[in-house]
Amino acid sequence: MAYDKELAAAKKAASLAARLCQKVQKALLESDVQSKSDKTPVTVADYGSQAIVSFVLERELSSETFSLVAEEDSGDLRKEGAQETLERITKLVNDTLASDGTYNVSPLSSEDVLVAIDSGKSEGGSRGRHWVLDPIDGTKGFVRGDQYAIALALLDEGKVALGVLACPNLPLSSIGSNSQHSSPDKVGCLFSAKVGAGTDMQSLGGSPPIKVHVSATENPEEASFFESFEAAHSMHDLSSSIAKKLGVKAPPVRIDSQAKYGALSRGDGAIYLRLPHEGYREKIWDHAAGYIVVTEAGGVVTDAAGNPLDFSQGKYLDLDTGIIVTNQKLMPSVLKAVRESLDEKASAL
Ligand SMILES: Nc1ncnc2c1ncn2[C@@H]1O[C@H](COP(=O)(O)O)[C@@H](OP(=O)(O)O)[C@H]1O
Ligand SMILES: [Mg+2]
Ligand SMILES: [Mg+2]
Ligand SMILES: [Mg+2]
Repeated sequence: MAYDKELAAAKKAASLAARLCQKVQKALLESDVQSKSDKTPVTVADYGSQAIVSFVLERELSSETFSLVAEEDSGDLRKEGAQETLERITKLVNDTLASDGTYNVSPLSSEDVLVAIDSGKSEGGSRGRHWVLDPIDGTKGFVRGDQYAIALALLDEGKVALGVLACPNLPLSSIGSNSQHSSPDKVGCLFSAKVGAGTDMQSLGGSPPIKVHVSATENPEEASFFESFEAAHSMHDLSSSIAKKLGVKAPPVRIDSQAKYGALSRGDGAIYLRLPHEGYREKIWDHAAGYIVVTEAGGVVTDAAGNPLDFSQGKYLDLDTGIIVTNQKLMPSVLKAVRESLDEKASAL
């Protein structure tokens, strides 16, 4: 079947990267958090995860030409004073590869790790195949000890062909506003989707995959509503006015990362709104994997004008205002509420 080999490689890459990230999150030290020039935090785990995914994909798919569009680059790690951090990353990468045991190679050098990170410098586009990676989506959640995801997708001729979301802290059971947690749940989910083949979920520990589907609810009153934990990433006042128009009863479930797409794909909630502040440009690695995980589970993802997302334009998504994720039944009313709220906000200015 088309993309079988690629999907297997992607699942392996994301699972191994998740193993590295879990180890770092457990032992998270203050010094592990660096600041990128754009002031977003980046940890040794972001770099280590990117190196692992790049290494595994190149190994597993050595016969294919390899293009990777990824969030991080080695610029800061090549600067003076970064030697110790780079050594920590190199050790993490080597320990993780050794724990897997399938790669019979001598340990990677620091230079090998830098090269692996930098193979993510592709610009993507509408021609050929490009892997798209967010090595840790939700770095702020990761640093807080909350949700994050390793998000990996493959674009083929500008369309998302497959995607994998590893969510190490996501419970295997529902996190919707209606769900009850009496005891600490089993955590660690791996979502995977291939075009035309549906969406699977399994535990990161390796349980057999099950097919998942978005919620079938037609009634927004009973829908759980997801949004970013970080208020700076989405206008919470706007989403609460939209939720009010729709009659959504439960308070929003605020979590970090594309774990929101994963949770929605299995019906934990039925609406995810992302309405960034003006001027913010969305990147493809923040949505490509989540997009196919939700659409293959029967959901719909559009921009705030109702247009489909276009992943073929390079690193950025060119879109109107924001992103709406929901099921087919609810989309018309959600879109209407979004348009009305946006219009009201504009006329109040
Ligand atoms: N001002 C802003 N508005 C919208 N998104 C932002 C933002 N600043 C950062 N982000 C993006 O939001 C992502 C996290 O999404 P969420 O809010 O759903 O957890 C970040 O991914 P990284 O953590 O990979 O950098 C980052 O790309
Ligand atoms: Mg980032
Ligand atoms: Mg991200
Ligand atoms: Mg990231």
